[in-house]
Amino acid sequence: MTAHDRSLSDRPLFQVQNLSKYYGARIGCADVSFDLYPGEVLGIVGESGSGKSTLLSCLAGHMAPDTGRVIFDTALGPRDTVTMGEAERRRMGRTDWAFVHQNPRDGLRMGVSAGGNVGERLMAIGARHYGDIRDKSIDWLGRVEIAADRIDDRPRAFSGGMQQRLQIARNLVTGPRLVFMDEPTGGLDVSVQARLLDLLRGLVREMGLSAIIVTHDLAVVRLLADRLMVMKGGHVVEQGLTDQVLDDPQHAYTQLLVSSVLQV
Ligand SMILES: Nc1ncnc2c1ncn2[C@@H]1O[C@H](COP(=O)(O)OP(=O)(O)OP(=O)(O)O)[C@@H](O)[C@H]1O
Repeated sequence: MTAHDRSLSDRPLFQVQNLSKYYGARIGCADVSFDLYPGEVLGIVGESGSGKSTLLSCLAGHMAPDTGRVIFDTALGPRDTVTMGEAERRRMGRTDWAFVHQNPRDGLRMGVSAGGNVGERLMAIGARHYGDIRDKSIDWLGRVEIAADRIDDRPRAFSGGMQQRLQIARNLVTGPRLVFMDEPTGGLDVSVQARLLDLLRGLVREMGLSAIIVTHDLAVVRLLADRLMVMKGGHVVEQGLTDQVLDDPQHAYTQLLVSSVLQV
């Protein structure tokens, strides 16, 4: 679904209002506002130091913003995740939300088997039947193109691309409603990136996932994001539908970003 075919009855899954985070006098990100609707993918792009990681950390509840509201449409209705209790936020992090790190080592348990990495997420939300957990883990390994006979291998025996695919399986197996991704294809070879992007695009569409993806790679947002937010110096300088922003950038910085990529 895109912003175009959203029905009027839909309400935002995620609302961010006037969010700011400072490190002393230095701006991390300032006055960021946007709505994300069910099934929408938002890309956040900008040069190094523009505030993308700070913003993502505040959105995902890893860091407390100084000001602003981050409202998620929970099963009990919209709740401000900034002011909710730590226990409730953690529970949401295991159920409704998922976070895919740039470095798979930050999102996987390296000493636990591939099957264990996926299965323990199911156990964390109450699954108890060993056969079901194993079957579902094998199914998810297959969906991220990891052969079933690798189920007992530890992630350190996997290539970087396989580790990243395993991290994606671990995060999606519980059927989250919102996935945060921090440079999901960063640090991988170009050919591996392309394959991972294809896989991600398939999963996002098939599951109707809502996602917020931080990247400095415009190819990633072109392929995955319905909407795009461009950051510079901690501020959002432009946002809109991805194709519109990339094909007809209005802000001088976005024009530079797009033209510098085209020249490569
Ligand atoms: N822990 C910190 N302490 C002080 N300043 C910080 C800290 N983390 C980030 N900053 C500053 O906040 C601003 C935004 O940084 P941030 O890491 O969010 O940008 P980014 O767009 O994610 O960059 P990159 O693409 O390099 O990860 C920068 O000026 C940075 O120096």
